Amino acid sequence: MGVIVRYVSSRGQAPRLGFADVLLAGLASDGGLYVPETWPTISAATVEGFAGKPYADVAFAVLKPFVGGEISDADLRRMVDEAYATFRHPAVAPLVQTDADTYVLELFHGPTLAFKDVAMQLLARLMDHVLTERGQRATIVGATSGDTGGAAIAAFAQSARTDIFILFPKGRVSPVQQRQMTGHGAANVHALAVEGTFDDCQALVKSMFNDAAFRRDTALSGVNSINWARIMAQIVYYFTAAASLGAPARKISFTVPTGNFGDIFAGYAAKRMGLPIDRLVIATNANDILARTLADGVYETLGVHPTTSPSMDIQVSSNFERLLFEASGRDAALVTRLMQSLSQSGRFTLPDGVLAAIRAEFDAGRADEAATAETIRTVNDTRAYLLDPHTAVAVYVAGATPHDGVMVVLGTAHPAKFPDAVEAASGIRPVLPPTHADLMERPEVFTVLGNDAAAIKSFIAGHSRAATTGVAA
Ligand SMILES: Cc1ncc(COP(=O)(O)O)c(C=O)c1O
Ligand SMILES: N[C@@H](CCOP(=O)(O)O)C(=O)O
Repeated sequence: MGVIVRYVSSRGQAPRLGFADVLLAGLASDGGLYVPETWPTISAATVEGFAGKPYADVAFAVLKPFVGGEISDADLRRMVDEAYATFRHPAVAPLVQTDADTYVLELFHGPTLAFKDVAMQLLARLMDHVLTERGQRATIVGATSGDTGGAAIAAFAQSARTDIFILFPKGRVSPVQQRQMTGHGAANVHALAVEGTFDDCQALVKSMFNDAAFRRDTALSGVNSINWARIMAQIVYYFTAAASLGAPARKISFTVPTGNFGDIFAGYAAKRMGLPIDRLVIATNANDILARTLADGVYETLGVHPTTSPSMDIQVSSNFERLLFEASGRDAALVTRLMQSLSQSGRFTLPDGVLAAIRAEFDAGRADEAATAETIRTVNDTRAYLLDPHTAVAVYVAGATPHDGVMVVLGTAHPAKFPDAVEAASGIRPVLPPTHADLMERPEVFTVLGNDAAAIKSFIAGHSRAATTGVAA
């Protein structure tokens, strides 16, 4: 099965682990995030050969070096094939041209109409495979600002080995997003509406991982992009998009609607693997902590503003830690200091060298609510193409960022997930695909809990079968 790939934590104090352990661990035991010890590379000739290949073929080729030594080629191939057979579009992630040099990479043809399905459909299969081989169960937790939760529930509701608990900010997700989480009805699914923001939900999840006894007793595992396997699966579409637009011969940049920095970090990873990406452009909504950080080098949380792109209403952007690790030359001590400063004072200042290394690869921009709505309206008027508000943020920022060559904007959600905002901007109410026809009529099941770590842990411990029956099944 090849050489075993090892992963290291961005804080340098957790054990090096192989792929299967990293998959189940989620967060590293020192609070850091795992990245591969060395970046595997893919040659220019191989990238060229990806053009025109089925998505699953490229996925298998890109993912194999990350799971090497632990999952057989036949098993990986089967899981990849099954995961991408759940997508409604034969190309899985098709490109649509919206301007002379701009394309939208549509990542929303999966079961829950957002890019999260691309990784989550594979992640659930990988986890079930590893848990079955080990004869174990796991308790899955996740924090969501709207899309991760629905995608995780759809992917894990078929799982015989897991119970899944999704924390979402009460009243701050769209009605379609909420129904995708609360209308499922599977016995192993628990949707928890938390009185707080997404950042509160994410902090609660991290505190569960940092409680060693709780983590052990519940066999805790995570599905947010703190889990390396999420990022890994998202690397693939940078390769498919670039190859089909003429890479490596043609200059290609990507603009990514950004919240937790997972999706754009996957682009950075693709570049580290040899994909010749020119610029990576971070697009934020009014919650613009990353745009501010690139401008002045100060990462400072200022409180969350609700917007029409709610999935990006995030201040503490988890995966930025992975970038800090890379941009600092893997200085785990520095990353640990910066993260301590963030949790103590809500801010840190980037050393000059780290800021310069980030600016060498990334640009950043912000779209406010008016610019987002105007972009939805204009693109619909000129191209008869309806953008969802998250993608619209990125289309606006892409247009405002000078670049050479082709710009690919990641289209992260179907417009019908956010019908009110899209209708207000364009006058057109987008309709859900037939697969979702009865979504808004399904009975809702969810539990409301306060922003209280002890109460949430107690709920999870009381409802998880890994916790009540022991981890071995
Ligand atoms: C529709 C949509 N777009 C963009 C984002 C931001 O992606 P990331 O958190 O990976 O930066 C999210 C949430 O993650 C999302 O759900
Ligand atoms: N926007 C996300 C927030 C969680 O991001 P993740 O990629 O770390 O899971 C969401 O929709 O839930």
